[in-house]
Amino acid sequence: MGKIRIGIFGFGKTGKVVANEFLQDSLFTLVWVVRKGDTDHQKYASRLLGHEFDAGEIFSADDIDDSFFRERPVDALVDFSDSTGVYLYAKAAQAGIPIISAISQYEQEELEILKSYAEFAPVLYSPNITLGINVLMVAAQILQKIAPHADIEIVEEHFKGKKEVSGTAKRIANVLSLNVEEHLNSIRVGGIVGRHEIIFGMPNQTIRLSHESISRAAFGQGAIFAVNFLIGKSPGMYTMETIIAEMFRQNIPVY
Ligand SMILES: NC(=O)C1=CN([C@@H]2O[C@H](COP(=O)(O)OP(=O)(O)OC[C@H]3O[C@@H](n4cnc5c(N)ncnc54)[C@H](OP(=O)(O)O)[C@@H]3O)[C@@H](O)[C@H]2O)C=CC1
Ligand SMILES: O=C(O)C1=N[C@H](C(=O)O)C[C@H](O)C1
Repeated sequence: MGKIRIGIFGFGKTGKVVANEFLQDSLFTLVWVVRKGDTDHQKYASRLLGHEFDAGEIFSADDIDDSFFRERPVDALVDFSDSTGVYLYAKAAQAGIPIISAISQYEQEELEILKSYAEFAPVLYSPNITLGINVLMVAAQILQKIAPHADIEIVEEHFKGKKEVSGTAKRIANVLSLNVEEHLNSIRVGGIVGRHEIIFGMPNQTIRLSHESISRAAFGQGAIFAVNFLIGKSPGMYTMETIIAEMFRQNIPVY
């Protein structure tokens, strides 16, 4: 079998590290990368990341036209751009190409567009694609059943420049049926890549579940897991936490 061909949207702080994870994995070939502007236009992501081969030709959002995806076929598209990236790959989705969106925050209209692609292609949307955080979400749901009366607070910590509230923390609140306004605490300091903690407070004891992404490579490894899962699946919406929960139910190790 040939290598799995990948296209990536976004070549910023995270997209670059994610691209590098795909470049280092012999099962994949990085075909192209799309970014918003024309920085490094038609250079190779591989060369920019220090490899001595050509892979991942860089395009700008302006290069996306009706024929882009037909002329540069991929087996999966991975989005680490921003929420507006979703408007650019309708043609890819309509052709049935699996879509992995890692965008942490969508407006409702953008989310509806992403969901509409699920009619044609398998679409996985995960505001935190690390394996660890999705394991933590399963553990938190089990813990909530064990201690239904515990006070629960979610703490999310990220680098100073991150403007929006963590999409992961919102997703955690959602799976635990907690009100986001009341139970979510955000900290922005220095260069923290991403840390999430769920605190279960009881009268005489506290249980804390925490996960920290030490390197953005964790997002690349999660994206690789997601691509491997999604290829060959039927059209529809998928999430990392339901995949991991199902593996847990079937006693399949995640790592
Ligand atoms: N789900 C997860 O696990 C994770 C999600 N994220 C999310 O990924 C996204 C990117 O994060 P980060 O790398 O830190 O952000 P950056 O701002 O560092 O990079 C954003 C990249 O996206 C490109 N871009 C922006 N708009 C578009 C567009 N419309 N079409 C194509 N490319 C576009 C930019 O292009 P240019 O280079 O030309 O400016 C840039 O390369 C955020 O939503 C972030 O929250 C991040 C980490 C983990
Ligand atoms: O913007 C980021 O970088 C991250 N965003 C995510 C979020 O908003 O939850 C996930 C991750 O921790 C990194």
